[in-house]
Amino acid sequence: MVTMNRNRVVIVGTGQVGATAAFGIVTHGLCNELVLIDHFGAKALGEAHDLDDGSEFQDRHVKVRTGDYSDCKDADIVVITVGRKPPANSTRLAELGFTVGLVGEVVANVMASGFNGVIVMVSNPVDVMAWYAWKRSGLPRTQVLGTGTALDTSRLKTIIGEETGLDPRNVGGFVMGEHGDSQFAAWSTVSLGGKPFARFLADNQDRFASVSTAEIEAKTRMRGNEIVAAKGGTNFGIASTVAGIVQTILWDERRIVPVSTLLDGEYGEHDVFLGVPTELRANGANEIVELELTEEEHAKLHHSAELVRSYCQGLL
Ligand SMILES: NC(=O)C1=CN([C@@H]2O[C@H](COP(=O)(O)OP(=O)(O)OC[C@H]3O[C@@H](n4cnc5c(N)ncnc54)[C@H](O)[C@@H]3O)[C@@H](O)[C@H]2O)C=CC1
Ligand SMILES: CC(=O)C(=O)O
Repeated sequence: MVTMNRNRVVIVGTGQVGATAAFGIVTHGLCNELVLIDHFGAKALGEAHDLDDGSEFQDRHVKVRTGDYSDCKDADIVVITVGRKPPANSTRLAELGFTVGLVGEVVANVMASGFNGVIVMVSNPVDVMAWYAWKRSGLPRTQVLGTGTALDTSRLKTIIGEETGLDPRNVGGFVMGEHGDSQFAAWSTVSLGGKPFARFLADNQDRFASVSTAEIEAKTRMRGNEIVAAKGGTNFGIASTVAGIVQTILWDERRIVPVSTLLDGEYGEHDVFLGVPTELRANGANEIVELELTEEEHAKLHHSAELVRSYCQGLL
């Protein structure tokens, strides 16, 4: 049964992303116990000790320890971040060959424990991997989700903040589709201070004449690649995203987040996981919000769906 114990979160893969996500969970005091698993046991142990060593200065003590797959049995959430640091000048989809075997092995081990909580997939290509984990686990669709375009949506808001000088939290709306090159900013959904973004720019020409939606969208799409080129991977943005998703599920906050979830007729798509606004509850991904997209946006979502589906073919 899916629980609301806020008791245990397991992270599988304690590399750059997993360890930073663990830090986010610890600093926000999201659960009672955080268990770290990595096939390099010494790395997981080092991260666990290092994270726990700040206990004196945390608002709430989250006990961090290493474990094994038997710890997944009673876990509320398992976060999967196995893989490798993203190579420069590549795509997330190109990671499939490297990641799929690792994720298959991890999901099999997690399910063998008797796990019945929520899987949060982070490993790339995240939409394909979330679909694969859903198929391989046999869990209901609610209980398997990927981080989807939640990070891209946060990046879009951050970049709008940079371009306008306003707090990014004033921005509403979504990046949708694949967490990859076919993602798109659904501009018809984007607002600033409650005003449609295009209207906001038009009404404030004197201040924002140089702001271009095409440039903002391109920067959003390229942001991950730029960070990878600069520092060999991304970790803080995704870690905040993972902590936010874990929080809203564990605390049954019912926030609407563009996670990667199964489309089963929504937006006219079937049998594909994509980033779409989704209500998160204690049992995971619930209602998908079907937005009134423009025809062009619909076509972009369909393109993402076809692309992701094509990479899922033949995996099972
Ligand atoms: N969804 C998103 O928005 C994002 C996804 N990512 C993805 O996260 C993944 C991890 O990236 P990094 O942490 O930078 O890589 P990393 O190389 O630093 O860490 C990967 C970790 O996975 C572990 N691992 C590999 N196979 C394993 C297995 N079978 N069982 C247990 N542990 C295993 C490795 O020992 C290593 O500690 C990549 O696929 C990357 O593309 C990264 C950033 C954002
Ligand atoms: C690596 C990756 O997927 C990202 O930072 O968006």
